[in-house]
Amino acid sequence: MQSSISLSLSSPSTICRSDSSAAVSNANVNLLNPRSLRFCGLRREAFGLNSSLSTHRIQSLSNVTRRPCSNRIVASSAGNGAASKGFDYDLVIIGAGVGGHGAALHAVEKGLKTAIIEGDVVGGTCVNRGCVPSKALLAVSGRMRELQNEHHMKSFGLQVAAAGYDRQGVADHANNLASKIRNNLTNSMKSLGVDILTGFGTVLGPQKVKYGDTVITAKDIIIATGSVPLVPKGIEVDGKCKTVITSDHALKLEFVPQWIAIVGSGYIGLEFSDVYTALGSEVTFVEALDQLMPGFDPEIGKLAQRVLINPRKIDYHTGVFASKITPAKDGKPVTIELIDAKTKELKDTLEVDAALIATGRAPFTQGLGLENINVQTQRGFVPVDGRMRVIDANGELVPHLYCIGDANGKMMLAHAASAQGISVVEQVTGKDHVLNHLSIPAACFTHPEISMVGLTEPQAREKAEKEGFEIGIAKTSFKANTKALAENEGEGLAKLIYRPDSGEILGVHIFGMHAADLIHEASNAIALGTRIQDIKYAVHAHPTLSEVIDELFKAAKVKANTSSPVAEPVAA
Ligand SMILES: Cc1cc2nc3c(=O)[nH]c(=O)nc-3n(C[C@H](O)[C@H](O)[C@H](O)COP(=O)(O)OP(=O)(O)OC[C@H]3O[C@@H](n4cnc5c(N)ncnc54)[C@H](O)[C@@H]3O)c2cc1C
Ligand SMILES: NC(=O)c1ccc[n+]([C@@H]2O[C@H](COP(=O)([O-])OP(=O)(O)OC[C@H]3O[C@@H](n4cnc5c(N)ncnc54)[C@H](O)[C@@H]3O)[C@@H](O)[C@H]2O)c1
Repeated sequence: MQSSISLSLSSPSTICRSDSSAAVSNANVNLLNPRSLRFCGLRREAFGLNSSLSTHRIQSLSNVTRRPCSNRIVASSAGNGAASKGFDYDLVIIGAGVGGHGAALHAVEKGLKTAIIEGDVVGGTCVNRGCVPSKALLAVSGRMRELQNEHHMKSFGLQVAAAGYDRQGVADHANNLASKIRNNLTNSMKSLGVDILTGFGTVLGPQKVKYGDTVITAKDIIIATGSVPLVPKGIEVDGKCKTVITSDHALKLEFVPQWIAIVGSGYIGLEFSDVYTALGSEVTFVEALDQLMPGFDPEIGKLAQRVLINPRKIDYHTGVFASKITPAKDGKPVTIELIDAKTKELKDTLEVDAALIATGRAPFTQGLGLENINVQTQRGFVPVDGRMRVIDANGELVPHLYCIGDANGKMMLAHAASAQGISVVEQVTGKDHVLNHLSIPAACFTHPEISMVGLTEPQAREKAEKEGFEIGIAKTSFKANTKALAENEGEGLAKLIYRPDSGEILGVHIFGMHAADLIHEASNAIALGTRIQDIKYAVHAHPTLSEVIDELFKAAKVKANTSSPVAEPVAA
């Protein structure tokens, strides 16, 4: 039996995908979705894609369909038990991204007969066009940055000759990692007996799904169809010509522009600015809000700007929208019209070599058949309650239907998608479970990293005012940490926002070396309801970066009675 491992990067489906993205240059969000062309059966009409495809391209896409692609169970060798009476499966998941994968694995562990439907390649955005390849590029940029920093090297007594890089070698590293992780994901599902069904999934009615021409029934259904890059109106993407691109194109690192404008200074913009500047590009940020990195805690954002933006070859325009972007053509550069975010007056026109559009993500929910169950999306997102149960147009819960991950828009992070999937499986197997989204950490993998969990200071102040409590703030610097100083990485700050009356942790924000790894002590504490007066007695190894967090908890001034958290040692 052929497995979906065969859908490797060199498979025709991938060729189809990159071709298609070039074919939709005048598109809005719906039309921009290159996936619609990648799905077996070429259901592009379902997404309004038609005339922009050249005959040649349609022919080459048609070739792709020679690969049998629907009504086919790709990986069912192990089998995962019998389904509930009257159903083909206990659980069917539409979309094999990280959300679907997390749900599938947990479902099998719970003894559910499970199938997952995937219309493209296993792994979805995170593995193929997101977290995984971007972190591979960032691993390279981190090393380049270090090797290029003569002062840093000298401070260790090291001498290094001029650092350089081979663009294709860097691109291959990202590609190979995505391939490897995709195979791991596929194998993990196969070995547990999850049926991987290849085709485009549509909800036909309650407990009924279609993929390709096959209809299957399931006791419960999870929608996990993810998201695609959101390209605002007026911006023309020419991915193939490589001058106006999204992260989908940028991750392939087919070129390194001398000067690139990055529209949007959120996660994607910031991470790519780290990559591009390390590889020699100059970057201009265009940000609609009044400050860069508007999503972060303002104090952390300020420090991040001092370290990640100001000393690098980066300039920026804030408070402006990129209202029109025209790709480079006939020797003319990419032009970007900037309008004032408030007055909408034209403020400036930039001319650059390339532009990366990093203005957010749009849910991918077209063609799902939601109208068959009276569900209306909200800006494309599937409405759900706190338990990821889908809500219909009348505000009623749709029985046995859930939506997780980017498609519901609650928190567009890989681990959040997976955690939501696990939470749903807990519910369908009889255990009520509500995921606390305020305990889910997030990280931006720049050098150094930024991480956070819970509320920012302004959010905490707003909540405190509404609910009538005080907040406390504690901070520790990486400058006093032995391990950070040994690494010559003293630039960093950890900040704790808490309730002095109860010792509750409201938020933790870290900027500094390995911040992404350090955040978990705080996120686990929030998830488990651990109070500062308890966690501050936990012992940390010396010398480690974790001591920054230890100091942070110790610096908090909790009024609540200090409990004695450590159990009496048990005699050996
Ligand atoms: C550049 C970039 C970097 C990122 N880095 C990080 C990071 O470091 N950490 C992090 O936590 N998050 C990161 N993210 C976000 C993360 O990738 C997403 O939050 C995550 O992939 C969402 O998972 P999902 O399962 O909801 O959807 P997806 O991963 O998008 O998967 C959805 C799957 O469903 C399939 N599908 C869609 N419709 C159908 C249908 N009708 N029938 C069958 N199959 C269908 C798709 O082909 C796809 O495989 C990054 C995103 C980007 C773009
Ligand atoms: N490390 C990570 O966890 C990671 C990395 C990358 C992406 N992601 C996820 O992917 C999602 C998308 O990331 P993103 O960076 O594209 O979105 P984002 O929402 O983080 O940032 C988008 C930025 O673009 C700005 N903007 C929007 N339209 C604009 C316009 N026309 N002109 C100028 N500025 C404009 C917004 O003000 C905002 O600051 C995020 O939700 C994030 O969770 C996560």
